[in-house]
Amino acid sequence: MRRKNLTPGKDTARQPAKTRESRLLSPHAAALNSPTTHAAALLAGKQTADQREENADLRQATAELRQVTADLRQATADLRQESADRRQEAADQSEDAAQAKVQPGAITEAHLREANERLVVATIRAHTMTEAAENASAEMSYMAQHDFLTGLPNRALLRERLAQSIALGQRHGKRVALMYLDLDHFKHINDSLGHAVGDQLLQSAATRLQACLSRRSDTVSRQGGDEFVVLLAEVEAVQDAAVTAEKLLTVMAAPHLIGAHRLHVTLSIGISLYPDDGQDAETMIKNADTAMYHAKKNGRGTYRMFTSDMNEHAVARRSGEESLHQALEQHGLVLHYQPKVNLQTGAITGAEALVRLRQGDQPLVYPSTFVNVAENCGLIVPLGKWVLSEACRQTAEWLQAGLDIGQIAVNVSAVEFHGAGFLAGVRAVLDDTGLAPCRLELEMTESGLMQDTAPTSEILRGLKTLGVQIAIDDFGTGYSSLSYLRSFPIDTLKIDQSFVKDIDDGSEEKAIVSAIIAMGKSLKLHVIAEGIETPQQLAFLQAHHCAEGQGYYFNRPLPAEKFAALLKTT
Ligand SMILES: Nc1nc2c(ncn2[C@@H]2O[C@H](COP(=O)(O)OP(=O)(O)OP(=O)(O)O)[C@@H](O)[C@H]2O)c(=O)[nH]1
Repeated sequence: MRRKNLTPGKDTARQPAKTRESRLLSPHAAALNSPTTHAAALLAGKQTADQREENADLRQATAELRQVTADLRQATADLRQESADRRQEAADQSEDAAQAKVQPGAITEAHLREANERLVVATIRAHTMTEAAENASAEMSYMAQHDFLTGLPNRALLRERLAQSIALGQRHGKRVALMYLDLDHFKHINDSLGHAVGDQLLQSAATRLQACLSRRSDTVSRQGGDEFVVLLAEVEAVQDAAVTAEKLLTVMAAPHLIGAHRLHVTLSIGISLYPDDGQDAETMIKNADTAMYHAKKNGRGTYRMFTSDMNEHAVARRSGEESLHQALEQHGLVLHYQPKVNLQTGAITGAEALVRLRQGDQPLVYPSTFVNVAENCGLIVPLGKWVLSEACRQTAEWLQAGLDIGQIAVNVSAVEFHGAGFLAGVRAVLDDTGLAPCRLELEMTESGLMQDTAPTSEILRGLKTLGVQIAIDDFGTGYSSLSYLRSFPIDTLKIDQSFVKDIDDGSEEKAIVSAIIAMGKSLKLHVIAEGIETPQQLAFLQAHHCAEGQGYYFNRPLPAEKFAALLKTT
């Protein structure tokens, strides 16, 4: 905490007169050209509005702000010193003049007047400098506690006010509510319209949040990025926080008019209460963040009150994230290969690479346990890259050793597929490993492909130009839309194992499976059945001329050496 101020709320005493939050927040332009940011630009000599627009990297901005603060501190100290020196200098001169006066003939009245005038001028200058130093100091402490983009209180000030609210709540037996807010899919706005528009949207969001709160004791702060925290310092009942959350969701949902754009954005909100969910600022912030994560998981555009079982999930999630980090850094990942088989001849036609996580002597961990974690903590891209390059490297090695594996299939998540540089990454892996592109098949789910269909088409076409094959995984469980089958350059349909599993006893599943096989045939697509476990399932698929299959009936996924041994014997 940087300042001691025991009055929570939007008190004006702690802010320089020209730079109050309300003035910073009104129109967007005001935030961009606010006196505070202007003063910062003048004082720093470099933080101009243009630069800020270009520089959306919060860490960079924070570093610059720290530098400005340090410079201002130095300038203030220098000014104070200079002011003291001048006062001393003037006083010395005045004393010299007085002494000269007592030596007869050494001084005239003119000398005395001149010395006095110089003393007055020096005193005025000293006052001016002191005032400038005080203004700079007030400006500096305001900047240390406020967000440069929106003018809202920043993380430090929020923590200070929260701690004060908790102390007051404790004294008066009152509740305090903390709401952690995160804009949904804000990254898309930045990516599609640029950071300048993203910045204006953040300002617009800040203005609306601020306008929603009527009590002086409430605080809206920006934590950084697209995250805001609302502090309700005087909450009578738990329901009050829920009502405010509903209000914030509604207010945010109206279109934001940014330049020529009408932007729609929703919020995910997590709420924690004092004393119910935390006794200190740290715990309340952590728990509100955890509840916000659950709001995201529950479809976004909604709020969740913190519950203690969320913590168990959070602990499990954090430990999952840690294991995954470690596995990526310390070679803790391994690939297993499940053979794909020609259902008429029984010959191996390829394999699907499936990732496993090794944790000491423990049994291997399956992707169903950690892929979600990887997606949520941003590790899915490095994880996917590792799987792709290891599968290609191993396949190239087998081919060089004379083992004809056929094609290697690798799963690709929607996050990876739509991430920057996916196509270039695939090309680089093929170049590095020397694997012929026609040996690689990328498997994507329908839902992954259906996000942003225009860019999807472009990436798929790029992959086809490279010579890579494309398969739709879990076919039948998603959109199963005929139009995308026609418009996307797809090679293979993989019938989801849930249909194959129920072939034995469900007539509906039989109908679905045979329909997919027939449709695949007429669209000239390759069809593979997943999850074959029984001779009856195999017989049904053979009878309907399904070309290929995979499943425990043939083989479980095998470690590389066992798969190589299997290839040698067939
Ligand atoms: N324009 C702008 N963008 C920022 C600023 N600070 C951070 N960001 C971006 O804000 C985005 C935050 O994205 P996330 O919250 O991780 O993801 P999201 O797209 O909102 O998705 P969900 O939170 O999962 O709904 C990132 O792309 C950051 O680069 C800023 O000051 N200005």
